[in-house]
Amino acid sequence: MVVLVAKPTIEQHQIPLIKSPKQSTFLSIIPIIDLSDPVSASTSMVKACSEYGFFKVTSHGIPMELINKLEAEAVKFFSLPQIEKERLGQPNPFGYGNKKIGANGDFGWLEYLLLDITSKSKNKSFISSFLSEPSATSFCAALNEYIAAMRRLARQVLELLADGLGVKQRDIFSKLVMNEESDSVFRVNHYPPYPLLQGFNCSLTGFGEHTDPQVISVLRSNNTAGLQIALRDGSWVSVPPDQESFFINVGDSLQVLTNGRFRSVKHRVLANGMRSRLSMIYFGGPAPKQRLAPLQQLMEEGEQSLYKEFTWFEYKASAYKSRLADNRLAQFEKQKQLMSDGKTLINHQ
Ligand SMILES: C=C1C[C@]23C[C@@]1(O)CC[C@H]2[C@@]12CC[C@H](O)[C@@](C)(C(=O)O1)[C@H]2[C@@H]3C(=O)O
Ligand SMILES: O=C(O)CCC(=O)C(=O)O
Ligand SMILES: [Fe+2]
Repeated sequence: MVVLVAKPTIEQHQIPLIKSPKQSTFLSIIPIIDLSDPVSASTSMVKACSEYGFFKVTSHGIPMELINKLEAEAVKFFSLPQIEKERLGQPNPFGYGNKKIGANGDFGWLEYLLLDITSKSKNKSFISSFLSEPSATSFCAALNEYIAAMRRLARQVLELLADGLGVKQRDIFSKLVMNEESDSVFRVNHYPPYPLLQGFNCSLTGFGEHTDPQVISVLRSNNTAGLQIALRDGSWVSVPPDQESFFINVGDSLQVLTNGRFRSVKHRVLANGMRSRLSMIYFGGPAPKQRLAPLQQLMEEGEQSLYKEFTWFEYKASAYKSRLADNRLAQFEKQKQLMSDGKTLINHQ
């Protein structure tokens, strides 16, 4: 007897399926940095940023209550009827998005809120467009408190990184994201369950592979697995979820500032189908006019910059024209030139 099993039809959403990770990919090689011991933290962080561009921080001092408050507000928002959320329009890039990531043809099994956090009043008016009082005020309060905590954590991590690199000026990195004009973004991702996938040994792409363009990203998720990082050899490693800790990603800008010493980590999220995943990410970016170039203090004698000079404004403009998986830094690398067919790389060295 032939049993026909209907294949889940996700082609309609244009979301790629990926083979589910084996349990062995969960073997944890993810560096864990305990912030209660700053001396050892600074050294291990530098090592983690060089090897992986990724690590987990514990003993961060951020109360669970604050985290849970924002998570509860986000859950409430995502539980609104779809029609109400769709009424908010398409993200441009900020706003509410459903499956469509960016403007260049990327899709994932998620819905999200993407917020420009340079202005509190802009956020308040956006939030008030979908929540009435007192819910809007309560959402904004939780959001502002959480973002303030993320800024402090990003600052602490960036200062420890400067210490670890032996740079006297502790705020060399942190001042870029603490600057009043710093172009930082906040994102809440909700990956709904997709139970039809059960028994197929495959996962839906939640958020396709990419690097983050900014300086640093601080990520927190609920206890559902899904996040993976790529190692230097291209293999994927699953990050065991930990709702009490934060995960730090090195972004493209920090890779440039360190002349490639720190690695902007390629990562992705698989939606495992059974449990919903909620993540909240703070992306600390520089001011638009900030020049991005390797910091002199970090250059060894005779060391050449690997990158052409550009500002964050220029980088961001080009990044937002790219597809998620593109290597956005390639066109800013020195001695490499894209041929007109866009495929071949010539190295003049
Ligand atoms: C496909 C895209 C989405 C993205 C802008 C881009 O054109 C390429 C970078 C993407 C990314 C990845 C990290 C962050 O989630 C994000 C907000 C960012 O700054 O760069 C997203 C952008 C987005 O979702 O609009
Ligand atoms: O949702 C996550 O855990 C990560 C998502 C991500 O990488 C991003 O939003 O840039
Ligand atoms: Fe990311």
